[in-house]
Amino acid sequence: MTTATLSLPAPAKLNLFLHITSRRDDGYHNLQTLFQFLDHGDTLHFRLRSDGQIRLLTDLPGVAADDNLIIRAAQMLKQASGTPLGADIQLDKTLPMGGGIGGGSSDAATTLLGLNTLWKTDLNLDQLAELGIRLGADVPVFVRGHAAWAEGVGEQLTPVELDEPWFLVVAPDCQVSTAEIFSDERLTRNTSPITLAAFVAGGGRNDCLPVVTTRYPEIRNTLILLNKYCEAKMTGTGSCLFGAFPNEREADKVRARLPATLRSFVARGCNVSPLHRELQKQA
Ligand SMILES: C[C@@](CO)(OP(=O)(O)O)[C@H](O)COP(=O)(O)OP(=O)(O)OC[C@H]1O[C@@H](n2ccc(N)nc2=O)[C@H](O)[C@@H]1O
Ligand SMILES: Nc1ncnc2c1ncn2[C@@H]1O[C@H](COP(=O)(O)OP(=O)(O)O)[C@@H](O)[C@H]1O
Repeated sequence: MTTATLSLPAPAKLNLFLHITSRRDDGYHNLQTLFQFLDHGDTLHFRLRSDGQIRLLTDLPGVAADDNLIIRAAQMLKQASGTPLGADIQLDKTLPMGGGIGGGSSDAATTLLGLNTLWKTDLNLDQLAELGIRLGADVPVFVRGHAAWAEGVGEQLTPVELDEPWFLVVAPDCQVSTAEIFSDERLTRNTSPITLAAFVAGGGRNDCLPVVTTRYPEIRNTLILLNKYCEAKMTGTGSCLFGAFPNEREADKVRARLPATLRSFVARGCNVSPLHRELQKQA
């Protein structure tokens, strides 16, 4: 029997550190980062269509349907596989946008894996990751689904096993455009490459932080606030900030002390993406 519907998570990610090591000739930046997933994110619902149409039934404010990474991912897979099938897609959006927690990229990866299952198009993870990188530098790690040490523009991935602490994630009320931060002349772009062992021993920083906090006073102020309770870090190019805690209770305690107007959530760090766990459960 053909499965006609599928609901799947699109989890958030954190960059536990982010070093920029050089700028390439095409303007993109080589970086080093460590990606870990969170057990918190959007949910996508797919319904098979036999007429070949791909429709997104949920409006995302400020994003035209044709620009939505969900539609772009679906069309890309349809073209690459040659399937005559289509889909209706609904999105339950819970992740803040432009927050550096990868919501759009994760929605795209969930669409690639979800429709690959629903359409029975049978592309393997290498092929899906190759499609994904054309949509965004962060899409391949969500496609592969394992916490990873990343180099290049984020597509050279080495799976890693990390501690899985609880994180308090705070989202200052602003969206940061990744392109805007990478084009700021003040950005540090020459950090010496390090090894995973050096990061584990000595930690790392986020090279985007000085530029982001200069451009966005609300992020700087939230960082100062969060630093009163934990070692606060920024993920990606912001805006989200996070701190790690040994258990959920400690994270909740700090969350309770933050102003109610500040958007935040507590989630567990995961080395295996909740998307892949769900797909395995359904297999
Ligand atoms: C730097 C990271 C860390 O996770 O930032 P966040 O977006 O998560 O905050 C990501 O790799 C971002 O990935 P993603 O958000 O998919 O970026 P893309 O759409 O590919 O790129 C947006 C723009 O950012 C710049 N860009 C992006 C990635 C990179 N390694 N070098 C760049 O210079 C380019 O100008 C590009 O046009
Ligand atoms: N499905 C989607 N979800 C979120 N953003 C999307 C989506 N499709 C396209 N976008 C665009 O991508 C931008 C970056 O989105 P997002 O992935 O949430 O942030 P970040 O790259 O900072 O983690 C958004 O501001 C929006 O314009």
